[in-house]
Amino acid sequence: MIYTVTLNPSIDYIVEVEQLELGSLNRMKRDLKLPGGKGINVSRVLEQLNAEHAALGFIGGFTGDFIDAYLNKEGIRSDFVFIQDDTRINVKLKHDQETEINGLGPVVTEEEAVALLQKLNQLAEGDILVLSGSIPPSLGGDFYLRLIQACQKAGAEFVIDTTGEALLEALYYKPLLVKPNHHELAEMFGVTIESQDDLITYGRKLLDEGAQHVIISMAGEGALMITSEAVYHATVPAGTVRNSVGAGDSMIAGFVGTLTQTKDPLEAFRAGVASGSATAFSDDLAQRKEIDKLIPEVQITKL
Ligand SMILES: Nc1ncnc2c1ncn2[C@@H]1O[C@H](COP(=O)(O)OP(=O)(O)OP(=O)(O)O)[C@@H](O)[C@H]1O
Ligand SMILES: O=P(O)(O)OC[C@@]1(O)O[C@H](CO)[C@@H](O)[C@@H]1O
Repeated sequence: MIYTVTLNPSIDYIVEVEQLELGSLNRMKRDLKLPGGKGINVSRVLEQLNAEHAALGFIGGFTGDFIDAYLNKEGIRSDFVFIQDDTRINVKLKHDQETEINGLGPVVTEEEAVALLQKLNQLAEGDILVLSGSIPPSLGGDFYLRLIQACQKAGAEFVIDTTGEALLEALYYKPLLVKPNHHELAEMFGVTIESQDDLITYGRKLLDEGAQHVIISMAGEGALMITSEAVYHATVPAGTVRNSVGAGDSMIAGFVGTLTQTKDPLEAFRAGVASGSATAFSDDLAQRKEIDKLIPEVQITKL
């Protein structure tokens, strides 16, 4: 069973404008409201892959109700802690580029935080906890560590998709997967990455510090997977990019969902790349049909 945790969900308010003029009235060409937050995106793609999963996290207010209803409608099992404050709204502005304005997130009280930790009592050996996205400031930066410790007590594995110190600290607990993109990897080590060799060098450091699988995604430029056995490069399928929001989350869903079903990291990597690309080529997140179509187009080479 896979459990996703979204500490800071959002309604993603996707706004398309013909042109953006700062300081003027701009009218929308199209808009769309979707449930968002990285773990929730992972759950929505896991549902497409028929993986057994449930979505955990904090939701609250009218925005939280929207997310809850949307996920219910998609048949996604969820077990959120309902909080007093409102879930945030993140604005995704599409003009000639994509501009994102993400909220800080609601206040989560200690009582609400403890309620989430208690929900981890349902974890069992063999389960996977996917920890994704930002932490609302009121929770404190070490909240992921509290969740990881609860996860380890239950004998479950975890995947973590966050940045900076929180990710580096989590390595000690041997995550099943970490998936920085190439920019995040450079930022994490405070370096400039100039070549594939540099990516492999810094990716290996994440492995040496505890990660079981490291995937470095590079948007349309391909992806690398580093394991204790080998380094693999994957090409990404060609297509028209419509939306890159959630591509990284879809990649995690494809990897974890397939790994639990096949136990084969290479097949999981291939499905991860196809799922990321299927989202990049869609207005919303990847659908099963598109993922299946793209899987054979991903070429993997052992380096
Ligand atoms: N332009 C693209 N063309 C094809 N596939 C893409 C493109 N952009 C993203 N993808 C797919 O999605 C995967 C993850 O993308 P990316 O490297 O942008 O992750 P990310 O930065 O974590 O994404 P996010 O935008 O969700 O934060 C890529 O490995 C690839 O499979
Ligand atoms: O502010 P965070 O938690 O870092 O990221 C949140 C977010 O940008 O990530 C998802 C895409 O990956 C979106 O659904 C959501 O709006």
